[in-house]
Amino acid sequence: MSEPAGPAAPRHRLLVVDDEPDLLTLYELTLLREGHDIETARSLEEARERLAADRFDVLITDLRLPDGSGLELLHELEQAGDRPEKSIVVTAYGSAAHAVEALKAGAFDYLTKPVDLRQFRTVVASALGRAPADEVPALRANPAGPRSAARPPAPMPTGGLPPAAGLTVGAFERLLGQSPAMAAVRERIERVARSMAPVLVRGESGTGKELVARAIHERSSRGGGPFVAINCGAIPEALIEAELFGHRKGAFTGAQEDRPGVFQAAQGGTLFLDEIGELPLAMQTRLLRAVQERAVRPVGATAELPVDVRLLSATHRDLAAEVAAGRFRQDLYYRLNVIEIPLPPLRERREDLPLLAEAVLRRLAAEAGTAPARLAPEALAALAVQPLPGNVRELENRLHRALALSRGGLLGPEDLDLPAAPAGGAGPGAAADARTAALDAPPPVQAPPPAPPTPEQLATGFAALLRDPLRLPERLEPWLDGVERLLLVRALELHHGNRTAAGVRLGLTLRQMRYRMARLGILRPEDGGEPGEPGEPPPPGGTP
Ligand SMILES: Nc1ncnc2c1ncn2[C@@H]1O[C@H](COP(=O)(O)OP(=O)(O)OP(=O)(O)O)[C@@H](O)[C@H]1O
Repeated sequence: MSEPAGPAAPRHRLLVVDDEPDLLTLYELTLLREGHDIETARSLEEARERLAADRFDVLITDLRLPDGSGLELLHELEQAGDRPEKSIVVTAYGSAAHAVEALKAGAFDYLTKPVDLRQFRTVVASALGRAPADEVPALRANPAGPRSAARPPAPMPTGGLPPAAGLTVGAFERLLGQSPAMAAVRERIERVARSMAPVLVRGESGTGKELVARAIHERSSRGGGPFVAINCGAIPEALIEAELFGHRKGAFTGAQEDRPGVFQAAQGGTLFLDEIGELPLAMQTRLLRAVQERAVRPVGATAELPVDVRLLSATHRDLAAEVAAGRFRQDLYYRLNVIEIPLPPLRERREDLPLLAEAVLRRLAAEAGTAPARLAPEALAALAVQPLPGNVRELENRLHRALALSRGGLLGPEDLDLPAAPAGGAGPGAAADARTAALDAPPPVQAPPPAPPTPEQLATGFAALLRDPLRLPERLEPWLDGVERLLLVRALELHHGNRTAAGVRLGLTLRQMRYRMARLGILRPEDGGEPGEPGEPPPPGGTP
């Protein structure tokens, strides 16, 4: 939500440093019109004098000054340790290298000459945590969305311990672990949250990359804005452009109305591009352009829309190697990877296991409204020698499953379904094995269908299959049907039951959707037997 500028908005003090008098006047006038108090300086020396005499909210400095580099000011402010200024660097060279250098030196953001005044105002406003005075409301994705513009008060840091019950828990506080590796991650999050620098979070699946991205967002001055996450590996190639940049009505079959993409949805906030390494090369080019221009052009549109978005991305791949192999654009890599946060796998920080396990069991108990179960020391010891390739998510799934299969209370190693445990055969664990097998094989989907597997059951069963190289489903068909059903239902839910749109999303025609839904017995809520789709256009070419 935009904070209105004008008499009610607080006045901010800004220091602008540039040796070109005309530019200085232009910046000054622009900022005065925004209602700020401005001081100017034409050299490093003058800037140092102003900074010694006063404190500012924002320092805007040219990179090249007659007596040195504007970066020196950034370093000096950083070294002082207690300065409030956020720095914006203006570079005449437009090269990514200078911008990257500035961001690494702690700049909140950078601008390239010739400076676009609208962009200038947006960046300054963003550093001040407010919207420019005459922000066009339509450009903001959630003008009156559920999130408030004010950053919620940051909960007390917990040092990686679970926060006390009853507190609103942010992502930073949920990020548990007292290992040195996790302490380093937390320290980096705090540091990068202060700037606009793009961050690449690198780590294996389930190590907490998204949690880290959320923590950066929440701790940043954009924390009151939207956080939008998109998994670049999960979108069909044909739809990526529209997902990222939006589309205009009629831009392609199925585009029944204008739709914003994730860039617009993240306006004023943070866009998290998960699995960035999966983005096809052609899309990498478009993404690079959007990042450089800070503007996007929706599919089917003629004009570009400015966007004010901080980019965070994540990958489980070695992106440098992908660059070397020609699968990832080097220029985009440098743009996104200004700061990197590596997340170590759980097997390299096993000391975090007890804390994580306890927190997961407490959360699951709170969700179920029961007393938390405990992990027997032998169970913890057994877990600690596992490779845990799925990391924290695998731990969560194992504990979830163990709780479902055990009687609660104390969980032993036998409850954890660890690969070393003997599979099958009659014996003390046979009952649990039988229940495990039931989860692994989704029930048949043909009539008479008992309740189809829930997404959680499927996910748990699927995870178990992937985890254990010796395990196979008893019958392949029901498995595949179960997965297909899950994806169809998900697509239908995402598109409010509209089969055409869901089909487009899955690369299927309406006819194929109908066939598959009928085969799997999927009914939409409004299907009282005879499907009728409100708002669905007649299928192209007449009959489906
Ligand atoms: N350090 C941690 N403390 C507490 N919970 C964590 C931690 N790391 C991860 N988790 C939890 O593990 C699960 C997976 O985390 P997340 O989705 O952030 O991982 P990811 O690396 O983005 O996974 P993927 O690569 O598969 O998308 C989430 O439920 C998250 O809350």
